[in-house]
Amino acid sequence: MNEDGRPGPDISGEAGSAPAVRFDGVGMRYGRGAEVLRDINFGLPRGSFQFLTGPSGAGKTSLLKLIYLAERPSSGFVSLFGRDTALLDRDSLPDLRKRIGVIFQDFRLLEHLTVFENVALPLRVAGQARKSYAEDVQELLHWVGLGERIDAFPPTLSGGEKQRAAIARAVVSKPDLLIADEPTGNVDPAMARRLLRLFVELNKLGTTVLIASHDISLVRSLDVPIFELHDGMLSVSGGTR
Ligand SMILES: Nc1ncnc2c1ncn2[C@@H]1O[C@H](COP(=O)(O)OP(=O)(O)OP(=O)(O)O)[C@@H](O)[C@H]1O
Repeated sequence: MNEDGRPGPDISGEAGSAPAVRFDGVGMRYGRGAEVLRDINFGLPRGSFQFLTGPSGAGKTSLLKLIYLAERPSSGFVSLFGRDTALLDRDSLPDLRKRIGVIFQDFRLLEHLTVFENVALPLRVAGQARKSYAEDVQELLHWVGLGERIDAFPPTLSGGEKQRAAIARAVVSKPDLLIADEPTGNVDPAMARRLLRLFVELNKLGTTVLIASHDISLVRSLDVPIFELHDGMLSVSGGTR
């Protein structure tokens, strides 16, 4: 810790060895409500893979929101890639966000874009030309079982199809960090295993992965750390990888 209580030593800029995510004494509340997260401390080493579990209302989505910068802690410090998020200026936020792939519980697909266009959006926004990614996007869509739905619009998709499109969009740019909120909640067990393989493959390429899930058989299917939330408090178990 520094004199002002901020975590040291990697807060000032990108540091190669700093964890992808670090929470130091993090508390969070919505408005003036009670704390939904209390004194959370953990680090996600770069290239690591872990699950986040816990009963409904325990605070999983809230914790993920702090990582993808949709919320701010009410106490403590959240660092991403060695940078204290409270000290980030507005100009550096978009670049940081681009490094994080997020699979939202409610998908957040753009309804006026086709499945292909939704999934390709992060690449388009990054300035890539369509011909450089069209084949990869189609291959990914086939992989997640959406090969027949490439030109469909989200309102015509089933819940599971929307979820798979959201997953494809989150992984397409091979982000440094992948945050997934119940990514297999709407698919059958065989597809859940297939999607988990996709996350494992991405992790092998260097992406740090954190998956929130209620699905105990999924969570226990890999020998990786399991972060468990209960009433806003975190404990960690398992994992030798
Ligand atoms: N926008 C919000 N405003 C006020 N309270 C909220 C808000 N979002 C969540 N909460 C509260 O924060 C607590 C944690 O909710 P959170 O969604 O993080 O839990 P969760 O573990 O993700 O639950 P689930 O598994 O049901 O998705 C709950 O008591 C919830 O009611």
